[in-house]
Amino acid sequence: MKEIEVVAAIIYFEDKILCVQRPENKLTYISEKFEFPGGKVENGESLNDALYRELKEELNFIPIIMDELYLTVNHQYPDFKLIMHVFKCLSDKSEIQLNEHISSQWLSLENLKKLDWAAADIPIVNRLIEHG
Ligand SMILES: Nc1nc2c([nH]c(=O)n2[C@@H]2O[C@H](COP(=O)(O)OP(=O)(O)OP(=O)(O)O)[C@@H](O)[C@H]2O)c(=O)[nH]1
Repeated sequence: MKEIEVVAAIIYFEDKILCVQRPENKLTYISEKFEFPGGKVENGESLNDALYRELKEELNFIPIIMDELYLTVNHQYPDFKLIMHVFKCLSDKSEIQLNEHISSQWLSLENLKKLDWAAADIPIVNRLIEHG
């Protein structure tokens, strides 16, 4: 089974977190789901470099602070295994540019569950709600 390694960012602006919606995809289980911005780690790239690159590509965004690793999620999707490293980071503004996603929302912790998240993101959302 194919395995992909991904990095993603929980971006805070004040007490809100950026949630972004994927475009339509032939894989229905990820199609139009909400996720945290990020993407695949390329060969030879560090996790940090991959995340900076992906945030710039997807949102034209440069974090003012990038935290240590928050969580690594292992999730088995029907067609591939996902290993996703998640980092918290801080923004000093709420304006972002959506280069790949179809919508975005800044939500406080208590509202995160209202979105239709990709299955791999559920443990991240739960941990955020329980422990911040
Ligand atoms: N970035 C990101 N990807 C996630 C999350 N949750 C989740 O299941 N994924 C999955 O991880 C994979 C990330 O790949 P991607 O397509 O975003 O990566 P990429 O930007 O490098 O894309 P590319 O292959 O078009 O260059 C997708 O299958 C996506 O559905 C998440 O919270 N953030």
